[in-house]
Amino acid sequence: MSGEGVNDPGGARAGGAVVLDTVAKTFPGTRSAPEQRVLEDFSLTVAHGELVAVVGASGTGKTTLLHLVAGLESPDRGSVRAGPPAGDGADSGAGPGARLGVVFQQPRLLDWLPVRTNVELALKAAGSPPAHALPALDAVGLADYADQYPSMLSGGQRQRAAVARAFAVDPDIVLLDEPFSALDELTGRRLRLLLQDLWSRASRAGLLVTHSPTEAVFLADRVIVLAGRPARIAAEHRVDLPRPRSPEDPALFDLHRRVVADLL
Ligand SMILES: Nc1ncnc2c1ncn2[C@@H]1O[C@H](COP(=O)(O)OP(=O)(O)OP(=O)(O)O)[C@@H](O)[C@H]1O
Repeated sequence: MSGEGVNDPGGARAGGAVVLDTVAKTFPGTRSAPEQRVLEDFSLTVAHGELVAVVGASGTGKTTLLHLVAGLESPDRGSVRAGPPAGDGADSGAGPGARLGVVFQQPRLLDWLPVRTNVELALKAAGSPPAHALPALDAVGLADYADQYPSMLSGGQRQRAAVARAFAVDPDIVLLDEPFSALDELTGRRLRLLLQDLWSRASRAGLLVTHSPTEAVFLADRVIVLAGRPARIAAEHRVDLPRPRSPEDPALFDLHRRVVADLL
């Protein structure tokens, strides 16, 4: 499915795991940079159990969107709600009701602590048992590396550890900001397959910011294309393919072509 003007205030009011309702966000100008009117009257709903990929040209506001949901930025107007299925959400960003797992482009591990301790810290912060660290590392193939320091791991292994840290807390909402873009193509492909496997184990909501249309169509249930300033949803594609998906599925190539056409 593809269409214009699919910002959806009606859907936002109807509820969801992540609901941005008529959000405005402007970064004030400085002496060296003009004001950035990134979002205006922007609405988006991510349903429970849905993974939405956000693609778009550099600077359109994809990361800003993620930061608003994470509560790292506040909207100037409108509301951002992120909550667990029971609906115990917060008004701005992910509140105490929502368990959040975040994977950034860089693993952001604490280099002076073993991998296991890195995961344990995230668990403690979420009020979850630290004993969940080892199973989480096992799920990403790093059980044998639990007592190693991040500097002893490869880039792909470090990003696996970051994925383990995000999923260890059994998150209601997963936020992924270009999670595999710093990796070589084959390692990225392996991690996308791993993420698909982790995603299939429990029902969560997710937002994936990516520059890769391949990654977007492979992982997501819906791909939205952001464009313009302030950003609007210029197109939207539903990926109605059952999981597990194969990266070689010809249906993905067809969707990929359509997303690329929207980006050009
Ligand atoms: N903290 C900030 N202060 C000032 N301006 C900001 C801030 N964060 C983002 N911006 C500006 O807001 C706009 C959107 O930035 P954002 O990082 O959300 O875009 P993006 O789509 O994620 O870009 P990219 O694909 O390059 O990562 C950019 O013009 C950026 O310079």
